[in-house]
Amino acid sequence: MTPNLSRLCFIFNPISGTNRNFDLQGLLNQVLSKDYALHYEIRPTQYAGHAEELAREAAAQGYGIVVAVGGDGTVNEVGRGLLGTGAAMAVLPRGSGNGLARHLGIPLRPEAAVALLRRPRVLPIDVGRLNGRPFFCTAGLGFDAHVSRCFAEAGTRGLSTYVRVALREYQRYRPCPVEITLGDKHIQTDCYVLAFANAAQYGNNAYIAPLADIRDGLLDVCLINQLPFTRAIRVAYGLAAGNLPTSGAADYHTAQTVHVRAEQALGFHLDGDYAGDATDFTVALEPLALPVVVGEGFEVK
Ligand SMILES: Nc1ncnc2c1ncn2[C@@H]1O[C@H](COP(=O)(O)OP(=O)(O)OP(=O)(O)O)[C@@H](O)[C@H]1O
Repeated sequence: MTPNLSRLCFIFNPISGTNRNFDLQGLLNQVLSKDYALHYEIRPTQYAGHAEELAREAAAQGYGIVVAVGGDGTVNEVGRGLLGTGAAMAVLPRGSGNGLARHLGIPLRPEAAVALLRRPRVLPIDVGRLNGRPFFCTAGLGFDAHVSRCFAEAGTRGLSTYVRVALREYQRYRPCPVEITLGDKHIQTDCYVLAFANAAQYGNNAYIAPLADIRDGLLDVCLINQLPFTRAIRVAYGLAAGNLPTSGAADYHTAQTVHVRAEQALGFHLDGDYAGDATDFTVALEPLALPVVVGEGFEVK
């Protein structure tokens, strides 16, 4: 079925973000109802993983744009469901980090994000896979995955919980020896954090790979082997300032495919959500595999 860009399906994760009184129907009526050519529908998720099923179903029903209403976890599920269908993903950002939305230049103000959908600009982006499992923004091994796991168990969400959990776990976490293969390069090192960036940031404008181009067919790989306190300060500053690559606190590589073998099982995350533990990892990119709606200011490099 040809994707019809005037048929919009909003997949709404009611637990994302902190505003429980969000009136999505009211917002859509206000911003879209005068565009008589548009047909839109809201489908709320009922459980974790449901957004993937709903997105796939919407694409099969001829919705040309499927909108992830939530944070990067919801974006990951909707994106997964749309792979190979031809339908485009849009984002109405409602998470605490909104890494992909920020990278794509989607406004964080809900009215402005919805208004983009009246005349959508659609471009394909690369899709990452870690051991076959898709990610759209970032994936990673080590401390950031460990923190994602503790965050998921913390009972509350939001940036303050994230910072509290990260500071607590920093006291305890120890790096793991790994062997990394990037093309014909072999690196034996410790891994405190090994991040695979398709987009430039984790979310919240924390730039793990500020030079990442989401359409270049390459992963930006960031390695932090050890994180003593003074380096942690430089990393935190580099993430916020967007100059981590020139700070000397992390090493950077680009690659289409990366293999990692860890001495012991390491946690990994996909788009910020803890996704399991493993000792062997293959991370690869599928170039331009998912059409997405981008913001007006998004620059094609
Ligand atoms: N109805 C639901 N009930 C429980 N969990 C859900 C439901 N719908 C989706 N989820 C899960 O909620 C998780 C969090 O969603 P999401 O990441 O979009 O929001 P967030 O955590 O507020 O945002 P951010 O990742 O930016 O902090 C997702 O991993 C998803 O699987």
